[in-house]
Amino acid sequence: MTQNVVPLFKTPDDQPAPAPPALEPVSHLPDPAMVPLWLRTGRAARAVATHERTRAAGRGVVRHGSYVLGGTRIVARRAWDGRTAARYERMIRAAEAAGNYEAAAEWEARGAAFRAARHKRRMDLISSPERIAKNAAYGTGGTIGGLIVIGVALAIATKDPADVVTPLMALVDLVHFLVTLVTMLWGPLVAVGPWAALAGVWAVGRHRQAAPNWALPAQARSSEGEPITPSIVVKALRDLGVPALARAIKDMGDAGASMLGPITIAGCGVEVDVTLPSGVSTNEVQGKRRKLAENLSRHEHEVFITIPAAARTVRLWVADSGALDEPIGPSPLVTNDTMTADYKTGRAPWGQDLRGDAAALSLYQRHLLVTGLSNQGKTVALRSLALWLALDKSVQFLMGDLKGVGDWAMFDGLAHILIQGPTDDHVVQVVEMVEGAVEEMNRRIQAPPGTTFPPLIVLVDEAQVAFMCPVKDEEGRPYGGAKATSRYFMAVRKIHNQGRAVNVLMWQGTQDPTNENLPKLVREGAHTRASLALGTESQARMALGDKAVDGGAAPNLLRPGLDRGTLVVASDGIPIPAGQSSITVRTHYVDDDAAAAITDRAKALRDGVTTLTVIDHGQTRDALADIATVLGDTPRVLTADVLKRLTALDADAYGGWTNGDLKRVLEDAGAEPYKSDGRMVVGRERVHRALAHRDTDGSASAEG
Ligand SMILES: Nc1ncnc2c1ncn2[C@@H]1O[C@H](COP(=O)(O)OP(=O)(O)OP(=O)(O)O)[C@@H](O)[C@H]1O
Repeated sequence: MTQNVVPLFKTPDDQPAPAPPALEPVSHLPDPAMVPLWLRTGRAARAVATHERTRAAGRGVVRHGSYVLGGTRIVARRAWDGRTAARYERMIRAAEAAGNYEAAAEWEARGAAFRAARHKRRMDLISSPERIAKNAAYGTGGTIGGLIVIGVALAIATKDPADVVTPLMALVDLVHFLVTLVTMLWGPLVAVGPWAALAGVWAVGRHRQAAPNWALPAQARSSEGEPITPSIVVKALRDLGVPALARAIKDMGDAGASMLGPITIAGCGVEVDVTLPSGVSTNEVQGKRRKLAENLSRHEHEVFITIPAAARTVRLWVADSGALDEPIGPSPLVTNDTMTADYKTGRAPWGQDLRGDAAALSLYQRHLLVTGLSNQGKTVALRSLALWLALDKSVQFLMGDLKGVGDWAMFDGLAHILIQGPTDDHVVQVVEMVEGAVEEMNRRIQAPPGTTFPPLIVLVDEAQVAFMCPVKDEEGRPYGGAKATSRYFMAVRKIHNQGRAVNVLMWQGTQDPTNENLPKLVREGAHTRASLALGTESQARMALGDKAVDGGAAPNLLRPGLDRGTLVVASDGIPIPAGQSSITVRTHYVDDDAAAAITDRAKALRDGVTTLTVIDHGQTRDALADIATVLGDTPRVLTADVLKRLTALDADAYGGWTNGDLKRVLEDAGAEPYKSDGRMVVGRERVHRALAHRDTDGSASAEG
């Protein structure tokens, strides 16, 4: 306790002051004198040797030494190549290693021509000393004679005979001067010459970076984003880990680049075709995408390997580093507000392919499936297609959005049905909507041959919700699932099987596919399959099919979050380069506001559509009111069109209606159809008047 008391007064003089605590010697620090000299020297030497400055100096020495050695080797090789047939031999070996015997024969012929020309030059050389001596004698004699003639002329002019030899003496003086000059310069030339030669080979070595990679300067060592050159591609292929390929490239020596076609700029990257040596299969290279990308100093997603039509060839597309992370421009749907669409002949502007060319998709008679992980842009991608198609006013939409947060709300007033919501009730509604489309399809199939039908797009977004729905109807049939009794599954399958020819088309957007939430038969029923980023290759196979994935399609290699809006598309509705099974499309982003502006334009093209947001099956319908609904704002509508619209509104109630049924209801109400321009029409004015005045006993109702 007493140690904790702080005295507030001075220690009295008679008491001794407490002794300061004794300091213990620090014993854990070794006495420097105790460390042996050899250990201290070793440590110091290591510190000096591993110091960054020493290492940089060491690297510099090795680098510049290697430049000189490498440069000498390169210059010597060039000289050797220029004087001998080595180049031809090398090319022949390369062509043989690549299995290209035609090229080998061509190089052999060139080599033979080179040898023949060299032989001729050597034979000429044997007979040349005599010729040279003769020419020298003639030349010297001629020159002396000429100078004497000039001297004679000079002597006559000056009347001094000594001038005869004046020009000759001038020549002698010139020779003397030159000899003196060379004597003077010889010393410095001998001293400087070797250094100049050394500088020359150093410069060649430096230009070709002829030093080990670790000794190169930092910026040369980092190959991040370096441009793609033939030697880089060949080196990347050599180091791919395909033994037969590495062997063949080694056998080719410096001529490995003969495997490559020209490297061409393709969009935000470059493209090159590689003809593989015999014994190497294209899928061996395709299977090593990541390694190839890393060998080319790129990320995996920046390299695409496809198989073009030419045999034993792979096509590499290599993005400029980071270029795929740049956004693409806005959609023409947004920038061009006069754009219209044509379901049959047009193509929806969807985005850009990797080469930077516009990617547009034909939607004519194609069922569609867009898949991807959550939040990658599936709804936006699917919606862009619907937005474009809505600009063809003949197209009708039945829509079910089983997320229901308003992504499709702008289609209210444009789609004939729009169900939005995630609950089982919404699934039931969507299933009934799709079954209604099946009825319509059957009606169309039974129509007289040659009848044309307006396109009816049955669109279900977040379709996995429907497949996973556990609810059963009163007869015990499940709405979800993938059994023969499953209502959604069977309705979709029916449309897949028979809808195309009568323009009843199924479009589905689904998330994170599995066998349960996207059954195999449904996946395979779609003509156009597109996928955003996915988790695994097996999901990629579900989304796009085995054929596309075996041909190089790899949505599982897209980066979730970073590659939003980038789709891998397998379809015959989009131009795909020959030999490829899929194409990667970076889609334009059309946000909700832009989408609403486009649907406003699409609504302006139409007569005014009343969108149903619930489906009332089995209820008595008010036929006259329904007729008024389908007439919209149009003063006169052809009776045939009224029938079609009624069917779209409720296929159960009106699918079987004939012209007679329509006429009966209208006549009963006092709003009978009449002829306009020779064709039977229903007048909006008359129907509304009849509605206003009709009896209250429900005489205009039809059985549901
Ligand atoms: N083409 C695109 N380009 C860039 N970003 C996009 C693109 N499309 C969508 N995105 C971004 O991705 C987000 C999600 O888009 P979207 O709602 O279409 O995804 P989703 O896959 O349908 O999501 P969910 O999992 O909810 O079904 C958007 O809010 C937008 O930020």
